[in-house]
Amino acid sequence: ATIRRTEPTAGSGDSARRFGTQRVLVEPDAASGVAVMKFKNPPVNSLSLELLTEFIISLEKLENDKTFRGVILTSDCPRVFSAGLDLTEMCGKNPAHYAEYWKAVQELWLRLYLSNLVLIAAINGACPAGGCLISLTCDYRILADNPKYLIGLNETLLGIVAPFWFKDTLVNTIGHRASEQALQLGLLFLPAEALQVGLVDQVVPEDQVLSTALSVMARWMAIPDHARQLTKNMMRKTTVDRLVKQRDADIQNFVSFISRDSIQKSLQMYLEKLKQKKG
Ligand SMILES: CCCCCCCCCCCCC/C=C/C(=O)SCCNC(=O)CCNC(=O)[C@H](O)C(C)(C)COP(=O)(O)OP(=O)(O)OC[C@H]1O[C@@H](n2cnc3c(N)ncnc32)[C@H](O)[C@@H]1OP(=O)(O)O
Repeated sequence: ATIRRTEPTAGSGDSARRFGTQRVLVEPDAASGVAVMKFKNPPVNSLSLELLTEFIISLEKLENDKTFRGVILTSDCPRVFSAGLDLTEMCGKNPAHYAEYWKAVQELWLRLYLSNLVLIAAINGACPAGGCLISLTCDYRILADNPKYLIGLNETLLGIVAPFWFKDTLVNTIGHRASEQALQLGLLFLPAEALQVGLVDQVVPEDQVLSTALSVMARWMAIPDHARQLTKNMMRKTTVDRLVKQRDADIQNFVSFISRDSIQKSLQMYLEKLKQKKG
């Protein structure tokens, strides 16, 4: 994917010069050092290999540009933050594809979880499974107060299992017992429940999600970068190292698990159910 620059919005000068790729829009504000990164992979921002790749490229570009210290992750698609991993990437394909796909999923999580940037999730839509994982890698989560916007790691509802590093990320956020129950039951939390269990940090009216994210960002960016980054690293490195030490084994584990006939059947059935839902 190539990074494309789009024309700055009228009267906005350089700081609003947007760039990005087909599926990831980046609205940088150099004056504040904050960029808003919007997923644009309609209809549901499913995390396809292309979106993952573009996401990693755009994140790396922002991390390498010292103008930016904070990034707000949000959705350009209505009603959905991200539907999680793209199910079509995990069924009906071949082991080589599964391995390539999973490597990209690992890569995105590794880069987000240890990012030196302040990352804030402005969750303006449904946030299941892989979408929830992305929000969990952030330093702070704001969820729109809409009962349709459920959030959680619901993998067991599909007959699959969240890998250990998904689990670790959830445990680091809401604790062991709450994670144990949420993962086994594949819980999707309503906004008020997500707030109560600590899955999100704030629940605000839908039209205040981005403005709230911008004001929270200002608070986090008031902390000296180096001290904050060292602290974040201290908190998260053990979790990250667990995957780094066994990335290839994790890929092989994924490929053999996802290739099982029973798992393929579960995923196909789940996809069918999603499509029937519309009928
Ligand atoms: C311990 C030992 C073993 C360990 C082994 C570990 C190995 C690893 C195991 C496997 C990996 C686990 C990690 C997986 C993580 C995931 O993210 S799996 C994906 C889970 N996602 C979901 O369950 C969400 C499914 N989608 C929805 O619930 C809804 O779509 C929505 C997000 C709430 C939006 O609803 P709505 O606006 O009504 O849109 P829909 O009509 O439902 O969908 C529109 C079209 O999009 C398609 N679609 C939806 N979600 C996905 C998706 N995730 N991937 C691909 N496509 C998706 C949907 O089918 C519709 O398609 P069309 O009908 O063609 O329009």
